[in-house]
Amino acid sequence: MSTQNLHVAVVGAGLMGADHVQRLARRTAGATVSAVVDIDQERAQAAADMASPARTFSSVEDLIKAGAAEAVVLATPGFLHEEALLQLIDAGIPVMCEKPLTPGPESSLRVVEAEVAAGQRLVQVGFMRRFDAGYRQLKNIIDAGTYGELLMLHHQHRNASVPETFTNEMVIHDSVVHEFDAVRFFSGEEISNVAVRTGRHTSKGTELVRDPQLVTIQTSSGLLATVEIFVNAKLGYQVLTQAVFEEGVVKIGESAGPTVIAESRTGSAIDQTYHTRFVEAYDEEIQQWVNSVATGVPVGPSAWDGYATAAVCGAGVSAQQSGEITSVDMAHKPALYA
Ligand SMILES: NC(=O)c1ccc[n+]([C@@H]2O[C@H](COP(=O)([O-])OP(=O)(O)OC[C@H]3O[C@@H](n4cnc5c(N)ncnc54)[C@H](O)[C@@H]3O)[C@@H](O)[C@H]2O)c1
Ligand SMILES: O[C@H]1[C@H](O)[C@@H](O)[C@H](O)[C@@H](O)[C@H]1O
Repeated sequence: MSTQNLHVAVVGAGLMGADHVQRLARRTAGATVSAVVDIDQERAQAAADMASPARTFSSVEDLIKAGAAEAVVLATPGFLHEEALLQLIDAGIPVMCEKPLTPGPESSLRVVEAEVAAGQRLVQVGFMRRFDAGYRQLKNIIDAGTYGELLMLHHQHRNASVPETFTNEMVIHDSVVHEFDAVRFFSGEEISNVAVRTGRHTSKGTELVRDPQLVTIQTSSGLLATVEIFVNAKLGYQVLTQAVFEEGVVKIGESAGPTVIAESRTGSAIDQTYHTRFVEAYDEEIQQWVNSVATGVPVGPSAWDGYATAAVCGAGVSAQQSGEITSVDMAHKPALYA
């Protein structure tokens, strides 16, 4: 494998995939987009044109047969990830898989088992918040014990809107999956139980979602975290975290650019999408992944992290339906992820 110019194929050229094509082509050192795969060939071609002279394919199988990629960024919808991941692991090709690893614990465990059978870590999961500067600063403060022990985490996760096809289950495995990973990242612990409550809801939302929802999470040592998830919040895109310590409170995510005092107002802009809110985090995620493929030393969230969050999502969807505090069933962690 060339260490200077990794040939990367992007599979799925939709919103996120097209973004990754541009990122790899224009802002990532040591990588070239060698191919774009999409069942929609026009989309594949449009994305490939941004990275000319990338080839196009309509399936992962054809991509592998043509030997057209040394590594893959997988950005198809989550329910399609398992099949592609199993093919790529079988071919020994490293993958940066957009979250979720898969939408359910059973399918995610099959991916983990395939990687364990292959005997090497090939999959990184796209939990880009781990690469966000604010997340990293808070993690350092927690680990250093600067303000004493971490007692509680409060998250607010607001999307301007979601498509009409977005379901209540997707609120958990597409959106809150980020906070499940964040709580594991900040605490260094697995999540033991989860509960979901709904109350007064917006009349401005989409048909299939009861919005907003309040998710409570508890880790193995008892740390509690709350998540307000509001996917049709209209105001824009906000991801905020407040960490409560024995001797202080730390907030991250609140500033989006300069504070302007003018025209009888003071304030700052609100990001409208994750594309801008997390642009530096995505850039860092992809750059570190490319570097790690070259060195052979994985650095980002693993398939185990993808599985562990999927297990919490499974409990979260049950909790959404039952209204009960629901325990998380988790498989034994293989030594590959020690
Ligand atoms: N990390 C983040 O913040 C973030 C943000 C948005 C989306 N995502 C994730 O990225 C992934 C893609 O989301 P999106 O919003 O870009 O979706 P999208 O629907 O915009 O794009 C998906 C693309 O996959 C293509 N596709 C469908 N079936 C295919 C197949 N069998 N083979 C090849 N291509 C196929 C579609 O034609 C489409 O172009 C999802 O897993 C999603 O959860 C992550
Ligand atoms: O797929 C998106 C993406 O993961 C965003 O980061 C998250 O904020 C959205 O809620 C989700 O729908």
